[in-house]
Amino acid sequence: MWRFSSLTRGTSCLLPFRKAPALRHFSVFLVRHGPVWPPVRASPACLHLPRITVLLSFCRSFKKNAKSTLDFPVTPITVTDIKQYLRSKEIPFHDGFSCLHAPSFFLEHTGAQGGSEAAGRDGFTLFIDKTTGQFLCKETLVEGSWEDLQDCVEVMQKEGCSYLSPDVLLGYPESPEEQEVKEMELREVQRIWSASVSFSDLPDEEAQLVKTMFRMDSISNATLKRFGVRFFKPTKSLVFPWFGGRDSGLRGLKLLTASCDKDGAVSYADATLPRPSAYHNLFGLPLVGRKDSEVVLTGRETDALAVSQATGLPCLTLPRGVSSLPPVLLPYLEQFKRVTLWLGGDINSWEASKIFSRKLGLKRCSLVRPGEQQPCPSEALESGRSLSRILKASISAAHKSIVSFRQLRDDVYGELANREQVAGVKWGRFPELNKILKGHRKGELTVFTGPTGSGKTTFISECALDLCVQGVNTLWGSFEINNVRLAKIMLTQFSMQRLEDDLEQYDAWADKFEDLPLYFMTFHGQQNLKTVLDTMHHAAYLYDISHVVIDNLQFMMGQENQSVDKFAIQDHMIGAFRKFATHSSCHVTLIIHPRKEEDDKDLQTASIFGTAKASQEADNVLILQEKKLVTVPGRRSLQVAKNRFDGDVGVFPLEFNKSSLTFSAPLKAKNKLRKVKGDKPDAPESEEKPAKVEKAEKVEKPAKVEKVEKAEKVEKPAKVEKVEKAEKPARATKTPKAEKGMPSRRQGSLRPCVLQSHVHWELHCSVGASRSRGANTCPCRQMAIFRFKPRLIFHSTV
Ligand SMILES: Nc1ncnc2c1ncn2[C@@H]1O[C@H](COP(=O)(O)OP(=O)(O)OP(=O)(O)O)[C@@H](O)[C@H]1O
Repeated sequence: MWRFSSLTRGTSCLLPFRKAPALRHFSVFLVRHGPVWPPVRASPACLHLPRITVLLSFCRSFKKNAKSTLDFPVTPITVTDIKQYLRSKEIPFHDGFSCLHAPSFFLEHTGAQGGSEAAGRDGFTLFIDKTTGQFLCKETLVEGSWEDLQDCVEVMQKEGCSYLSPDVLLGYPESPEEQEVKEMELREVQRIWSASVSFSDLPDEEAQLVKTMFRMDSISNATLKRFGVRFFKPTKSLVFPWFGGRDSGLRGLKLLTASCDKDGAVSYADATLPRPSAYHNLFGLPLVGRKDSEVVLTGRETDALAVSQATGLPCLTLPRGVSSLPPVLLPYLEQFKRVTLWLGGDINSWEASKIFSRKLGLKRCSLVRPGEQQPCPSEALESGRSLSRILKASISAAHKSIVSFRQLRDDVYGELANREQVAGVKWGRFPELNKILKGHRKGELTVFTGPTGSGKTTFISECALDLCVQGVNTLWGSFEINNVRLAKIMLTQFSMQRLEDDLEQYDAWADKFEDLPLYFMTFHGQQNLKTVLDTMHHAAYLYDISHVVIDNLQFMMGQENQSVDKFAIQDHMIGAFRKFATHSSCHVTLIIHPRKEEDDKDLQTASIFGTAKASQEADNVLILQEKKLVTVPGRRSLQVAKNRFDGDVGVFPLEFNKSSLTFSAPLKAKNKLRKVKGDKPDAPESEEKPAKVEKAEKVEKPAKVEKVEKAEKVEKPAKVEKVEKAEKPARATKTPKAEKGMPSRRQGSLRPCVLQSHVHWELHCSVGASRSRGANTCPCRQMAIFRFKPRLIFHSTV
């Protein structure tokens, strides 16, 4: 498959982390995310065509422009624009579910300018995404942006031809370094694949053992063979292949590895080659027939095996499970009139299936609601349930404007039965925040304020990073500081160390950071609300963003608006972000400066700049309190002043670590959590009384604040120093080197395990020994580390 790497209009306002750093790293980005292999270059035959050279030079100059316009907002394309353009060029098309279908002008017999009606509906092989204009020719696998498509049409018209060679568009030329990385990855894919064995070649006993390990005892060898699943002995991993491209060759792999923790609990982790952002495999696609009109979408490959074996229905697995449905896959799903989403057996899968069904077209989608009787497909198969019956009971995704409780009762039950999941994603670095807010939930609006220069950006950056590491797809709108500075802060917080002191470590940390689902809007300073919202919508569509951070509202509004009714403008903006959060099932964190307050007074909800709209619309109000001290930096604490989810509010101290720029609370501080209004921190939820929000507002009365102030008075400079000495550095301040039992630096550099779910560290030593135990054992002594190539390390239980 060939990919044209210029950016689409909407995405020109978005920047993944990969593009932020220096050119050297930008080039690495292109290798990993640009044209996917096998590289398709302009064939010599194509270059001999004199007419085509016009397009080649045009495209090159266009790309140059695209790069330089990266920072400028552009109007997003709409489906009406696309249709109008196609009509104006007399290109026939018809409406699909998420794409427009048109005849491909990369195929000689169905040129856009002629005879496509004769080709009939099935002859329309060019798919144009209705939201982005991105196109794919399913026959030739040429794909590109809406601008590329217009370029092609313009050139065809100019040159009077009705057909273009599939090789006509060129991507960026690759540097030798890029080619080398790509070839190395491909070699690695081939090496692992050829060293893997099919299940029918494994001794029966071993095959059964492996199946048990991956909880797929009921999956037959025949099913595994049909899907091409193999077993890779050195890491005890299941290998799921990705076949595709014009030659249907092997393009990548996903490895699923099982490991046991100290308590014997089995956990699973997967790794892909190429890395996840370039891994666009709809697992099971080669088995789908052209005439199939029904499909089941699953979140895991083993689930696809279960559904296919039990029902015989075509079944596909989304490459990134419940975390996102990349629009680049949508053309491959256009042929299905009915799509059943059975992404797993928990609330997260349910939420994701509702979001994905909007992209796929609500009318054709039905969803399997998770529940005791409807676990994920592989579990359903193992427990002897009828998968066909579960699929039959799936419910339509189409929205109903008026519902009765009867339609809601299962949803209500789901919320009650899955309290922890409904509470949202828990912070790893801020347990106090979990205690008060319970978690980070989609669809909410958080307003965050704090005195000027108190560390709002620094704190929110760590908070958002914490979630992002756990798979929360995050979009940053930093209107105050530029993206390079912001990325630097986040990378420092991610690595928990001063990287400027150890630049050798930069690439290792940057490689891991690159894999986070983190994107930046390229805006800086004042920005038009519509442009920002368009970009947010676009990002939500492209990357399934579930957390947007706006830092900050005042900078986004700019000074120009200050002369008009600035409060009304701010209220309008807050209302728009609220609406976005609700409609897009996305959490929006809005940083708003406070009004000018007296230095010695704590901020309150009423201190947020503007009218009461901000605190009324917000689900959560967080205040970074700063106690101004003369001789040393003031102590910070975080106050949760509003919590619509369950009403709990409170305040806890923050300890700032200057070298890692982290605020993660020191261990002792955990005991210092104060629940305002006498809430017992550890009281069971059932004991908590309603109307907590009201309570929250009450604490902001002067009398209460005074009380808090009294408590803070003990923090005289001398004492603060003492406390700081007594409180051992929190987890946040520990670098890998500080871990007990770590091998020495001489043995190699240490990094957190590549598979996020592991708590172990990986040892990164110089050259690729095939396997070495002992010295290369994780400090926890649980894992042996096997090394395959400089960047990729697999773990396996000893
Ligand atoms: N608790 C702290 N103690 C000392 N320095 C801090 C603390 N928190 C942040 N800083 C430092 O203060 C500087 C300003 O921090 P930051 O930009 O996060 O503040 P801010 O509240 O977002 O500022 P602004 O009001 O301008 O938006 C940074 O250099 C940061 O490293």
